[in-house]
Amino acid sequence: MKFTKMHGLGNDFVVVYQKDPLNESPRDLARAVCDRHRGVGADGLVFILPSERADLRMRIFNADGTEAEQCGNAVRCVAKYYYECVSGVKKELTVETGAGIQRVWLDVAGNRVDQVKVDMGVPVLQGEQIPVTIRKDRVVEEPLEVDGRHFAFTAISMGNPHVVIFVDDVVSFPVEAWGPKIETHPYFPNKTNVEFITVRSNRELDMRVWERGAGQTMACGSGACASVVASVLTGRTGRHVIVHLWGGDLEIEWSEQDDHVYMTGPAEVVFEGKWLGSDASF
Ligand SMILES: N[C@H](CCC[C@H](N)C(=O)O)C(=O)O
Repeated sequence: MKFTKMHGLGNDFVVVYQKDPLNESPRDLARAVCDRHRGVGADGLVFILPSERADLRMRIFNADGTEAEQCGNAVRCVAKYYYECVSGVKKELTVETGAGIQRVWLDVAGNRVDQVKVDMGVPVLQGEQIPVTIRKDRVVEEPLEVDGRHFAFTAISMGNPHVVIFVDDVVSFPVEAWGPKIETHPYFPNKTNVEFITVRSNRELDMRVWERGAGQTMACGSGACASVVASVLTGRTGRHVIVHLWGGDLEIEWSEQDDHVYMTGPAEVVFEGKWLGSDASF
């Protein structure tokens, strides 16, 4: 199985392009490929597949083998791959994901894609199960008790689940200690991604993330989107924010006009390879 190793701000993926739909679950393959000691090493295994509804289809499997509805950093990577290695023509693409069809705009210099802008869709405020298009001036954060410690959180779905928690200092916050406890808390039946945020200004957030099915990653695109939505809903920032992640910066805008969240950031190719593992029946 040929693959291309890519990343978005250090959130890294093994990307596989194939012309046929998947005919079996790549759960075990994802675990093997993503293993950082016995495999290639990655946060996820991503397939670029044919689509009847968009230019291409993306399926993303976390390092633990679970499939996620969407992945912002991976969408930027697959769009870059598709332009540079498949199509080479269209600088605006549509990508079918488990969270719906996402529009993507490519910033191309020469024949290389630099920055990628993605329409990440309309956020949904969880807990109350209402679309945030029903105007809410301000949202009260919900309480969550975890091993005797109390957190205040805002739950936002970007197609995949996110819990956003504001803390005084993300640099020193013990993400590895509390991330997995919140990810698997019974309050979240499908588990959840967990974003820890410190507000730097009305236009800047600092973010660390514990991802569902992957652990602490260097960046989470859908998590950055959810964090900006939570920051707006709790009156902490405006709608156009630079999110400073461990691996770099993402530009996020939650549009007043259409309620969609737009994310702009880089995507990189690192190397190409061939997976020789026994379960490489793809
Ligand atoms: N772990 C996530 C999928 C990857 C999302 C993240 N890497 C991004 O860039 O959006 C989940 O299970 O929902």
